[in-house]
Amino acid sequence: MSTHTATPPEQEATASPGQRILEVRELRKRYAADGPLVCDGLSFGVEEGEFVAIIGPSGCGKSTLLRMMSGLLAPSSGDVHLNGRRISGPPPEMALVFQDYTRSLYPWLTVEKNVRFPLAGNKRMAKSEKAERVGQALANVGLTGFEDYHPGQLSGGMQQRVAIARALAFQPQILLLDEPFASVDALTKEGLEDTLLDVRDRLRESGNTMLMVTHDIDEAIYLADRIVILSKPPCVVAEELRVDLPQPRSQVQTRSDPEFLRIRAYIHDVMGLTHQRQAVPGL
Ligand SMILES: Nc1ncnc2c1ncn2[C@@H]1O[C@H](COP(=O)(O)OP(=O)(O)OP(=O)(O)O)[C@@H](O)[C@H]1O
Repeated sequence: MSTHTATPPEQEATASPGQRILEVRELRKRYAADGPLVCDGLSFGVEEGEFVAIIGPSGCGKSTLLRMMSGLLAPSSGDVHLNGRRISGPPPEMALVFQDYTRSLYPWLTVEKNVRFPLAGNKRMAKSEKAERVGQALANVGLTGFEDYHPGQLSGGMQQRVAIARALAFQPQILLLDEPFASVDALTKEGLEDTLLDVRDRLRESGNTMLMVTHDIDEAIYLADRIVILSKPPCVVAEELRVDLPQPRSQVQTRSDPEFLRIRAYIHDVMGLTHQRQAVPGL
C-alpha cells in the first residue's frame, strides 16, 4: 500500500451489492522463466452490473492483466474465475474491444457484416435474431443508417463504435475494453465515453458488466462505479475506490463536481503523481 496523504473519498469498504461474477486470484506473470515479474499477486473481484476501471502507470501490466482475464494469456500462477468457473481460454460470456480499431475491423466487409461476424458461425441462432441483434447493437452506438458503409469510409471514432457494436451484438455478460479510446482525438473520445455510458444504462437491467483498462485517470472517474488502481511494476492492487458520483454523468457537470476533483487528487496521490511545480526564475 502506498504512503499517500490525501483523504480517501468517503465510501464503504465493500463493493456494490451485486453478485460477484468475476474473481481474480493471486495472478502472477513472467513472460519468460528468467524474465522480470510483471504482475505480482493481483487479486480483486467484479460484481454483476458494475463498470470497473483499471488504471495504473504506463507499463505496469494493465494489458497483461486484461489478457489474462480474457483467457488469451496464461498466468504464471493464480487464476481467474468467471461465474465460478476457472478461465482457461476465451469464455463465451465475454467480449473484448481493443484500442486499435483499424486492426480489429475487417476493411473489406461492410459495417453490418463486421458486426454480424461473431454471430455468423452460430448455426443454432436464427437469421432473424442475428439481424435483430446487429440492428440493435448499431442503434445502441448511434450507427443506424451506416450498415452498408465500409470501415474506410468512416471516421476513427465511428470505426471504434462499430467495434463496440460488434462486441454488443454478441450480448456478452461481461465486456472487456483495453484502452478503447486511446487512439481518438479528445472530442471524439468524450462522445465515445458517453456512447458507452448510454449503452451501459440501457443494458444495466440485464446485468451487463464492463471492465475497462485505461491510463486516463479522468476517464476512469467519469465512467466507472469502481476503480482498481495498480502499482508500479511488478504490479499489485494498490487501492480499490468506489466512485459515487451522481448518475447520469455529464461531461461538464460531473468533471467539475468537487467530489470528482477530490477523487482525482486522491488517485494522483496514490499513484505518486502529485508534483509541486517550481517557479522558473526569470519567468
Ligand atoms: N509479449 C510480451 N513479451 C514480453 N514482455 C511483455 C510482453 N507484453 C508485455 N510485456 C512486458 O510486460 C510489461 C507490462 O506491459 P503491459 O503492456 O501489460 O503494460 P501496460 O500497463 O498495459 O502498459 P501501457 O500503459 O504502456 O499500455 C512491460 O514491461 C512489457 O514490456
